[in-house]
Parts: sequence; C-alpha cells; structure tokens
Amino acid sequence: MNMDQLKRQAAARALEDVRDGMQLGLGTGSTAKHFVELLGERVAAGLKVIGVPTSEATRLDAARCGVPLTTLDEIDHLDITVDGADEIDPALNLIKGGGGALLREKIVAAASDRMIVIADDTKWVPTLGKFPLPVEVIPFGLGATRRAIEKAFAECGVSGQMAVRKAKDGHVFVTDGGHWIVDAQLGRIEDPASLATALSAIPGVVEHGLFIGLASSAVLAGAEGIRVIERRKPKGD
Ligand SMILES: O=C(CO)[C@H](O)[C@H](O)COP(=O)(O)O
Repeated sequence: MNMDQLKRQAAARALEDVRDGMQLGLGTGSTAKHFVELLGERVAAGLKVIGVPTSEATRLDAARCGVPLTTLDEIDHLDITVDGADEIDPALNLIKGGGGALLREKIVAAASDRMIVIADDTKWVPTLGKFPLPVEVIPFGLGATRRAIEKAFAECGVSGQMAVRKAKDGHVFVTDGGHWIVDAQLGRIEDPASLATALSAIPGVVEHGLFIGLASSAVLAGAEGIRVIERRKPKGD
C-alpha cells in the first residue's frame, strides 16, 4: 500500500466517528483532503453535517465535494476537527504548519470538543523537532522578531537555522492571513510546552506550529494496519 492509500485509510477511520448533525473542523493538507473527499461522499448519501475549513484550499475542496460550510462566527462550537500533522509525539503533541495553515488550524482545533489527527505512521516520532518548526510572523519588524525567536530558542535549550518560507515560484510564501512563515530546523525539542509558551509571548509572532494538548486522538495508518492512540488526560481535566 502506498503512502497516499495509507492517508486515505486514516481518513476513513476518522470518518467512522462522524455522526449526523455534527459540526466539523476540516483540516488542511493531503491527508485532510482525503477526509474531505470521503465526507463529501457521505454527504451525497444523505449525512447532515456542516464544516468550518482551516484554509482557503480546504474551503475550495469542501465546496467541490459538496460539504456545506459555515464559519466560527455563525456557530458557537465544533464537535470534532479532523486534521493532519507533520509530527506527532507519544503525548500527542504535534508539529503542524507544513502546509502553512497553522493559524486557522489552531483556532479551529481550539474551538472543537475533540481533535482527531490523521496520518500515515511515518509522522509518529519519539521527540518533536526533526520537521522544521513553522513560526507565523508579521512581516513588519521581522529582524527584531527573529532575534526574539532566537532568544526564546536559547532559553528553551534549542537552536537551529531559520529561513523565511518561499513558495514554489520563489516568492515569499504568504499565509491565508497575509503573514509570513519562518521555518526553524531545531532537530530535537525536549520541552515543547515551554517552547510554545515562549514563542507565544513574542509580539511579532502570530502563531507557531506546536499544538500542545489539543489532539484528543491520533489515527495512524501503516503497513501493519491502523493504530488509534488516545491522549491520556492530565488529572482533573
Ligand atoms: O499542518 C498542516 C498544514 O498546515 C498539515 O496538516 C500537515 O502539513 C500535514 O500535511 P499532509 O497531510 O499533507 O502530510
């Protein structure tokens, strides 16, 4: 089975949790796209759901697949968000943003009762950080923001090259929100929660790709089949 078939399998497994009447967050990326397509087939067969897309790309895909859409201004919560990830650790902390949609993805995930992460099992890692960490920034004052990011990295015991993301045409990649992304090659992030807090405190940082405590479960498809991993909730949660 190739990688794309594994992604579709993970998406199909997540779809089993979707019930009539649910309000869904729709993720971004090649795995989430499978979910949107499969959801569209169920909608065509009569399933009643409504979705909030996490990017303009997903909005177009969902419309093409006949999935009814709304916004977080029109509804007050989401039942489930189904989204992909670039890395998933055993605590179900994530690196996301490889597709550049991290800001809307995090807003939508945070507005959801549950977030199901769908992926092929190559995304499962013991420690986050091999995948470059995306940090979404305001273009104004980028030099100062980069220095503040470097300081936050040093305080959290990580370091690595940073580069402003470029689009395929060589121009700077611009997010749906009109911001830029700095990708940081950190290698290993021993304490992702502390790094997330430090990055969130920097004025020019709009958002970062560390998703801490947001994923409820992960559906991982691999050669040996599908594994569903539930997040262990901290006491009192
Ligand atoms: O965070 C994301 C987009 O911002 C994606 O979910 C992540 O990059 C995984 O993408 P794919 O399913 O194509 O591997």
